[in-house]
Amino acid sequence: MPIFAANLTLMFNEWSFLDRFDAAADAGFRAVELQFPYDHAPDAVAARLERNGLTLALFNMPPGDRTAAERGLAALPDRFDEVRTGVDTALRYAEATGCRRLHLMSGLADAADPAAQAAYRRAVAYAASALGGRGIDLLLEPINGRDVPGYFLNSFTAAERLIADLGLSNLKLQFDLYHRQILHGDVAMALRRLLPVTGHVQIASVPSRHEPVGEELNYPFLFAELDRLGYRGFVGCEYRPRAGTLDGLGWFASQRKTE
Ligand SMILES: O=C(O)[C@@H](O)C(=O)CO
Ligand SMILES: [Mg+2]
Repeated sequence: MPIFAANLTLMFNEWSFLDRFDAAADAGFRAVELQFPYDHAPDAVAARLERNGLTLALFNMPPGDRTAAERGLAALPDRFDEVRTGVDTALRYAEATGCRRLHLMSGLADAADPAAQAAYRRAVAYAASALGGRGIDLLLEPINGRDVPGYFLNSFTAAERLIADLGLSNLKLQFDLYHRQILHGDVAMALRRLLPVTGHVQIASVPSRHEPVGEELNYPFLFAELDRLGYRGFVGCEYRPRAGTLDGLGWFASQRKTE
């Protein structure tokens, strides 16, 4: 059975952010993931992880101006200095929490624009190099254009091609099955082909982005496929609970029975 990581940005919103760590541990999770920890000090996040015996599987590097709804800077040619400071900030949190996977978001740019492509390649190479020396993986996540219109990295093929082209051992794919299904479909075959370059997996139902139950994807089959493929990483539960978080954990309880 995969190691499920509760996404504390989307789940457990009935609790304050720091209390979500306790609530997730009480619900049986051994790992968590975050989108952005930056509203809290690194030591405060680390203390909740330690208190609850939780592993922090992943979080995103600073995405730019969140009040302006920026979704990353890597593909923005005039924002490289902020990419650099973002890497430094993220590394402080990674060192405090022991997190070994960081996601660099591309931002909104034309995927066909050569200047954006060059900026993205430069930022990815820089960030991967900065993380590599500390044993941390850099993850690239293709995101669908329905959720984030205009997002630069909107193709698994583009991500796969850059990862192969740069050939950096700590540069890996963040395989979000929700985005995969919306962007390309063919989820199981893509898992079989891309798992060797995958550093993290995320799940949600499609199209609702609720619990991984019903709708377009057969998650019991896909969890068994991850086991068959020998995937030993984390599976981030990046979904919005349909009702209460705890009420929606029946799928998690049934998976734990297979442990
Ligand atoms: O799928 C998503 O939206 C997240 O994994 C993310 O990092 C961008 O918010
Ligand atoms: Mg995701």
